[in-house]
Amino acid sequence: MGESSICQVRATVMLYDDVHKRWVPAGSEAPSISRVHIYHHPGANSFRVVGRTLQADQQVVINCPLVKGIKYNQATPNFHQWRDPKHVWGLNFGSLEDAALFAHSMMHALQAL
Ligand SMILES: CC(=O)N[C@@H](Cc1ccccc1Cl)C(=O)N1CCC[C@]12C=C[C@@H]1CC[C@@H](C(=O)N3CC[C@@H]4C=C[C@H]5CC[C@H](C(=O)O)N5C(=O)[C@H]43)N1C2=O
Repeated sequence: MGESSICQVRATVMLYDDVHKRWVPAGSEAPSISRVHIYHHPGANSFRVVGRTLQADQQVVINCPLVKGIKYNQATPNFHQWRDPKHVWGLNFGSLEDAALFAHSMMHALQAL
């Protein structure tokens, strides 16, 4: 039994550049919409956020394990963010519905950990 997707949304994945104090698109230079999943591994009861660009190259732009205690901040209705040990991640959702769906699944995952 591997991992299964508990949600998939469209979002531009951003990273905060602490040096220049600005958000930059994760992966390539140009901001691009990605398909972002939350995957659940039932055996390990682990979750991770994985995003790939929609273009042909399917570049992985985020692969972030979720750990207990992460604070998920819904900064605006369609820009949510969280910290991991090395990065501050931001998701600029393609729609408010996607934002709400992702937040719901994220909160479920964080409660299940
Ligand atoms: C204490 C802390 O880390 N606080 C974090 C937010 C947060 C709170 C709680 C849990 C996790 C997180 Cl990441 C925080 O405030 N951060 C993380 C790095 C950048 C930022 C620190 C300062 C700035 C002030 C404005 C805000 C921010 O960056 N925002 C607010 C929402 C807005 C939405 C979209 C992005 C995209 C482009 C635009 C911009 O940067 O011009 N922008 C922003 O300006 C975003 N900021 C932040 O989100």
